[in-house]
Amino acid sequence: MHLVNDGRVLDAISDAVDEVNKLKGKGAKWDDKSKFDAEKDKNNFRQYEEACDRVKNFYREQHEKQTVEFNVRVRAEFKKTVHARMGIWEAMEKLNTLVDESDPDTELSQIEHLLQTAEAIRRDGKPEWMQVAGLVHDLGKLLNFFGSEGQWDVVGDTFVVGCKFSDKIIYPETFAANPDSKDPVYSTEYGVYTPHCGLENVMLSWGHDEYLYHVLKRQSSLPAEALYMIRYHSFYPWHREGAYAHLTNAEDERALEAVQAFNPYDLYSKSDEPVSLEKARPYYQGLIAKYFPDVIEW
Ligand SMILES: O[C@H]1[C@H](O)[C@@H](O)[C@H](O)[C@@H](O)[C@H]1O
Ligand SMILES: [Fe+2]
Ligand SMILES: [Fe+2]
Repeated sequence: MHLVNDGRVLDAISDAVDEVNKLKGKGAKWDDKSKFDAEKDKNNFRQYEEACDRVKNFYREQHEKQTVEFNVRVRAEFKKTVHARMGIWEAMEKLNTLVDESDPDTELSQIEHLLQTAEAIRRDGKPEWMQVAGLVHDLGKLLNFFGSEGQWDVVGDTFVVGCKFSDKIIYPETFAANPDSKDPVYSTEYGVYTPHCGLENVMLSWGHDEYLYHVLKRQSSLPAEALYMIRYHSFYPWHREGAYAHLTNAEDERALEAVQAFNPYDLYSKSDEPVSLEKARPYYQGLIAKYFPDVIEW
């Protein structure tokens, strides 16, 4: 018998386990505390002081170039152009070659990172829409193939532009080279914003989060929580460091809860075993069909 080597058999077993857990009421709610989180040594991640030059150079360039002027220009361009038409799985495969220069914690390709994230969420018994959020959350890195100027306008942590750069952002000293840090308006605490105007009315630095959020808001049936997870997952100065409390409002509390529930899977799954693409494929294609049209306009 060679049944265990057959991907379909393994899938059938894992589906059956999912089913049994559901019947036993073991499915975890999305905001239940993550079991996964507790098992990881967090000191092994996001150690930017010890990071290699690749990461430091990346942030030096990003922090210099993410200006208000750039952000206004790039958003206008992306509003008016369709860059490609393809389904979710094809988009994942396209990301296969991209290695993220900003990331001190993984050298794996992006498709592997997406699968590790989704599998960690699935193992914790979280709902399907959250597994899907994990599966797609970094697909915005396709920007890399859609005329980005480098990786500085695609990956990395995000922050607010149009007001003072927060000192809670990693490598805060590198903003000295950004012209906005000398602008009489953009360099003030509130800049162009009003107190507690809400993140909805704030411009975050342009990159994969913001881009994918706009694409999927129109072209998916994902719930609001999943869209928050996608839009703000790189906004570490806010969701981890507590910056920007003077700009957020009550609605953002809901978003914060969602993003914080998602973050451990995104970050700490980077030390998990790589997932086999072919083994995972049938299960995730089933989920993709539930939440997305066959073809998405990118
Ligand atoms: O280097 C990483 C990577 O680019 C992630 O995709 C992003 O979400 C993180 O915020 C960043 O630290
Ligand atoms: Fe990301
Ligand atoms: Fe990620």
